[in-house]
Amino acid sequence: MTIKRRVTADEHLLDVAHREEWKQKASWRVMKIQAEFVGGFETLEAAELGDAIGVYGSARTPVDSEEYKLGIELGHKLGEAGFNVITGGGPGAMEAANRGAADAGVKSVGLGIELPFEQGINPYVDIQIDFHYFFVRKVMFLKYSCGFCALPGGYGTMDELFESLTLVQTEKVGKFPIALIGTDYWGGLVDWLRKAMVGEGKISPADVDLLMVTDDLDEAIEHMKRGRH
Ligand SMILES: C/C(=C\CNc1ncnc2c1ncn2[C@@H]1O[C@H](COP(=O)(O)O)[C@@H](O)[C@H]1O)CO
Repeated sequence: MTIKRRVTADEHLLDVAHREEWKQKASWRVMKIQAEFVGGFETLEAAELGDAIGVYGSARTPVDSEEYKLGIELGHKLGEAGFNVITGGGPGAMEAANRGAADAGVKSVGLGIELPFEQGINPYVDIQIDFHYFFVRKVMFLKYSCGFCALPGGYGTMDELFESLTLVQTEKVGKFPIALIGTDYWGGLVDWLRKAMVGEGKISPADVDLLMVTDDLDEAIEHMKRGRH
């Protein structure tokens, strides 16, 4: 089966190949971006999410893996603690966390993103928004969550993690707990942050303390409670 590749809205905006076309349609696309913000805010305000936790993690986590089970457990425990759960709505770790949240009977939100190849939202999402622009979607993640948990992931997860860390470090968001779940997976990164970034004066030791690294989901949940409004 051939999967058809589509040109995404992000590509139209960012890729140099579309520069000429952008010049001609700039104002129209700005309206589209504006509309995406409005649609996101309206849907998420109407959802009355209260205290919600954003869960990041790999789109590639296999359904039959221990990591997927951990994601379900995390979503479930967050739900039991009274948190609604927001993910990217995709497969893998996102699906696992949505599944756990849905099992626990809390709101299970999926902030989907248009990608070059059809992905579809996972079946455990009950509040769904589909975004064309990554940056609009990131605003929604931050605005409607009061903390983040990151399961092992790739570039997408790193992007979300470091965006959040930068916003906390620069005090754009106040109390905002961030937990990295999985010491084996995340330990090397945190060691590197201390050695290279702190060691060479690029960040302060307190900046590393913005991250909790743990294998204990209950500890991660307790940490998330510090973000409660
Ligand atoms: C690339 C593949 C599936 C992509 N589907 C996604 N759907 C929704 N959100 C996604 C998707 N891919 C990435 N994201 C976001 O980034 C994080 C995961 O990225 P990673 O590189 O896999 O760590 C995740 O938290 C989402 O918000 C099939 O391989």
